[in-house]
Amino acid sequence: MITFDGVSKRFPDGTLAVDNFSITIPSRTTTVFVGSSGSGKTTLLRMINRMVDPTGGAIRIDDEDVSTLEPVALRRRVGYVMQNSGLLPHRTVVDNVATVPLLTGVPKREAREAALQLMDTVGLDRALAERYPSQLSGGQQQRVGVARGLANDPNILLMDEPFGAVDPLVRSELQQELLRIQKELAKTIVFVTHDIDEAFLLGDQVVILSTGGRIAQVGTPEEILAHPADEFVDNFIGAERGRRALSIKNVHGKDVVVDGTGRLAGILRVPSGESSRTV
Ligand SMILES: Nc1ncnc2c1ncn2[C@@H]1O[C@H](COP(=O)(O)OP(=O)(O)OP(=O)(O)O)[C@@H](O)[C@H]1O
Repeated sequence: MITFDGVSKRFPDGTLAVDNFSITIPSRTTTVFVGSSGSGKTTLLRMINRMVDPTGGAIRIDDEDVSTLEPVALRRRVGYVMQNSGLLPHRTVVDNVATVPLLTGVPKREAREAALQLMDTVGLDRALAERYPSQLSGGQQQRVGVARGLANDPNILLMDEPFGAVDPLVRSELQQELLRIQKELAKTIVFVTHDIDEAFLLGDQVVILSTGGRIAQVGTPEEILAHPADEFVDNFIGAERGRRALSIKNVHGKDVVVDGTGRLAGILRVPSGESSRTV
């Protein structure tokens, strides 16, 4: 469990990036911070592993105040995946994945074998192990980034817009892959995005942020969609409303579900034993 307790961050130039932020992030689930540019998402994420230190309040990991932990040791314990994969260009894929275990003293052979297994986990062909990052596609690079984030088997995985720079098709593949991995590994994931669709797809808990890291609403995707807290949230999720609004259309005697643009979204199944359907 990660708790933010009245956390603030004022940068030396006076910018108040985060103002009195409090939240509990439950273990073994995915929490997504979503908000527009400059709402403080990255700052919040980086305060968890002390890449940034707060100027007020406290962050605790399982009741341990992170300010009492040594930053380098903490960062080796917490996986971090960033937008542009952050891979070392002069190291091969397998060496990139094995970087942190090697730094923490895992013998080379063992670290490389574990890295190859992690390549399997994230759906990367082992044949790519000896390539350099520049010889991979953007989607493959991001998979390497995820494998590297998982390399020390951390309980916590921080992900900062990890799929922001790839095309929509690959992005969708990576999202599905993350859902699969999370089902298997059940890490405490804190994921940052500005894309509300991505937030609703991946988040067990979604935190909608406005400027200064202010919480506009926190809840499950269902709670937020069903009961937007205010006009700000309504607008934030509303851009997609037309597409989200599903309706039933009868096609050749069969009920199908279409979205707000009229595109087929699925088939309506009436549970057996029910004579009428509720819409
Ligand atoms: N090192 C810094 N010094 C001064 N101000 C900063 C620094 N880092 C971030 N900020 C400011 O803090 C605010 C929050 O930035 P942050 O990067 O956390 O937002 P974000 O929601 O992640 O934005 P984006 O989606 O654009 O990455 C912004 O106004 C930003 O300009």
